[in-house]
Amino acid sequence: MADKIKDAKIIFVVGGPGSGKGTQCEKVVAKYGYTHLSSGDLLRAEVASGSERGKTLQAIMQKGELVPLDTVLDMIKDAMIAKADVSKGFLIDGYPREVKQGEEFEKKIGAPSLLLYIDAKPETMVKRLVKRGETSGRADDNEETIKKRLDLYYKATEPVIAFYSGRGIVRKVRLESPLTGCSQEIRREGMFVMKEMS
Ligand SMILES: Nc1nc2c(ncn2[C@@H]2O[C@H](COP(=O)(O)OP(=O)(O)OP(=O)(O)O)[C@@H](O)[C@H]2O)c(=O)[nH]1
Ligand SMILES: Nc1ccn([C@@H]2O[C@H](COP(=O)(O)OP(=O)(O)O)[C@@H](O)[C@H]2O)c(=O)n1
Ligand SMILES: [Mg+2]
Repeated sequence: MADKIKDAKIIFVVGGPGSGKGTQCEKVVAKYGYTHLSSGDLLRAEVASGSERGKTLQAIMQKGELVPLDTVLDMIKDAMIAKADVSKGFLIDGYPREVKQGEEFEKKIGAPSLLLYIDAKPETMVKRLVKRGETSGRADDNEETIKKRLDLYYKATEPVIAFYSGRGIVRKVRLESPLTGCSQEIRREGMFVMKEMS
């Protein structure tokens, strides 16, 4: 089974909470036919299933902490295997959250060919998440948990970017502009992504 994804093309999508990872991934999917797997969405699906495991996960996510590495990795791997036959490649959104998660992914699945780093100012992220919280129903879109998620992002996830920068596979996308006003930078990144994905 795992053989099916041995040579899969993998792109990690990393950025702070509310930076726009999900939004950008949808655009890439629409344009290039990649499969988008959001680790947060996979976890929320487990919570929604009402399983015992889901209850444990919910408690951790509500506090803005990281769930155990093996749990997320197994979910991503299963989702990749399920889509292997119809995917040109995978956008893994919200993973790795810490360098160790990246190392384990590479041991169990494979190495990424690109890391898209969605950069946004903390005040932009907070503003978007507070607004999203009005309608998202997400237990972690409240001011207290947003702050914890941001702190953890700077402490644990930013080092991931430095780690992969050393390999020359990081591409930074800056997203302070409105969704409609596609900036020069995004267009440049888009072209790179197109090259990488063709
Ligand atoms: N103005 C503006 N809003 C955006 C942009 N990208 C995303 N948003 C909004 O910001 C919020 C967060 O976007 P998501 O794509 O859900 O961000 P994310 O990084 O996946 O967030 P998490 O799921 O919390 O990790 C949503 O309400 C989006 O509608 C953008 O480029 N400009
Ligand atoms: N690789 C991951 C991804 C998400 N999570 C958990 O899921 C929550 C939501 O993740 P997400 O990617 O949907 O949202 P953001 O925290 O990026 O806004 C995180 O705050 C973590 O509690 C995790 O523990 N490990
Ligand atoms: Mg998301």
